[in-house]
Amino acid sequence: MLATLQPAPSWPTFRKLCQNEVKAWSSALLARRRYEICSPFFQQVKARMVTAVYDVKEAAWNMPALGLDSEASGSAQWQSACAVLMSQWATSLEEKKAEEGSPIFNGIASVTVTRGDLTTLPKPLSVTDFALEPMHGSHLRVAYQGVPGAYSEAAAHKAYPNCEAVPCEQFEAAFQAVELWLVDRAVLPVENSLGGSIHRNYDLLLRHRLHIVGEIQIAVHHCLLGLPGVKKEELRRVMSHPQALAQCELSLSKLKVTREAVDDTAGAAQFIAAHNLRDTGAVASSRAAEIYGLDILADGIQDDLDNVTRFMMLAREPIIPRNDRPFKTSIVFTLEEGPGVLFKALAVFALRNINLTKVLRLSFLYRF
Ligand SMILES: O=C(O)C(=O)C[C@]1(C(=O)O)C=C[C@@H](O)C=C1
Repeated sequence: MLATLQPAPSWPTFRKLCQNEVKAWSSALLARRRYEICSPFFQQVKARMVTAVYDVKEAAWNMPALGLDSEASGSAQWQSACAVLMSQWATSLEEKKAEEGSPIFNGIASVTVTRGDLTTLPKPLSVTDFALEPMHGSHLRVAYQGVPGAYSEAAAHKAYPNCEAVPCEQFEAAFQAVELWLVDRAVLPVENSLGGSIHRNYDLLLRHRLHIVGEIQIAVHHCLLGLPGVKKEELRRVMSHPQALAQCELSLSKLKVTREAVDDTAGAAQFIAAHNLRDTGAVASSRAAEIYGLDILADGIQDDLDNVTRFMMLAREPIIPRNDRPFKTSIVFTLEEGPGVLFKALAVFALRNINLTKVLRLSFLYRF
C-alpha cells in the first residue's frame, strides 16, 4: 500500500532525532551489557529505528545490509550504521527530488512511503523501560581518581552503592573512561569545606562532554599513617594529596615535617608501604591503613572536625530535572570584557528571585 506522509521532517530535525535515538539506545544497550544475549531487546532497538525511518522514507531501506542484523553488534557498529543510514537517506532524497521534482518542505523533499505491516514489528521501548536501569549502583562501573582507600573511592560507593569502583590515575583519565564507555559514571571531587574549589575538575568539565547527574558529600576524617612500630615523632616527611595536606595544616605544622604532594591520599600510604619508608607518614583514611598494612599514628588530624568534600557524579547523558523536588543546576559562561558585565549577568538571576548557591570565577578560561 502506498501512503503519502507529508511533510517530512527537516533534515536537521531528522538527524537530531536519529542522534538522540542512537545515543539513547546505545547507552541502554551498554548499561545492560548484554549484547550477546539481548536478542529481543536489540530487535526492539532496530524496530524503533525502523519505525522512525519508515515514517519519513521509502521502504527500500535495507536494515540487514546496513549491518544491523547481527545480535552481537556493538554500539560502535550501531552508531556507524545509523550514520550510514542517515547519509543514505539524505542522498536518496536528493536523487528523488531531482528525478521526480518532489515538493520541498523545510528544505527537504517530502517522500512517498511504502508501508510494511508495522503491527508485526516489536513494540518500541518507552522511557519507562529505562527507569528499570539499576540506579542504586549494582552493575555500574564508576571511575574515581586515586587508588583503593582514597576518599574518592568511598564517595563512589556512597553515590552508587554496590558499584564496581574503578581507580584512575588522574582526573582526566576518569573523564575519558566515561567518554570511552569503559565505565558508566565518574565520581570526582569539586569542593572541600576547608580547601575550597578543586579547579582542575571545573576545567575538565568544560573540556569534556559529560554531564553532572548528581552530587554527594562525604565527611573526610584524616589519619596520620606510618609503618608498623614507627612513632609520629620519628617522621621527617608527610606525603598526601595537596588538598589533604592543606586540610591538616595546623596538625602538620606542630609535627615539624616536610610535606610532599602526591596524586592521592591512599597512593601516599601505598608508596610508604611499598618502599618501607620509616621516616615518612601519610595523611590518609583509616581504610588506607587497613589496605596497606600501616599503623594509625594519629586520628582526626584535620584542622576542622567538619571537613566535608563535595563530589560530583558524572555521566554521558544528562538527567531531566523533575519538578517534584529541587534540582541544582550548574551554569558556566564567559563574558565579554567590559564594565559591570558580571553584575549584569548576575542580575538575570537576581531579578527572577533565583538563589545562587555558589559563584566561582574560573580564571583558567582566560588562558584560551
Ligand atoms: O586523595 C584522595 O583520597 C581523594 O579522594 C582526593 C581528595 C581531593 O581531591 O580533595 C578527596 C577528598 C579529600 O578532600 C582529599 C583528597
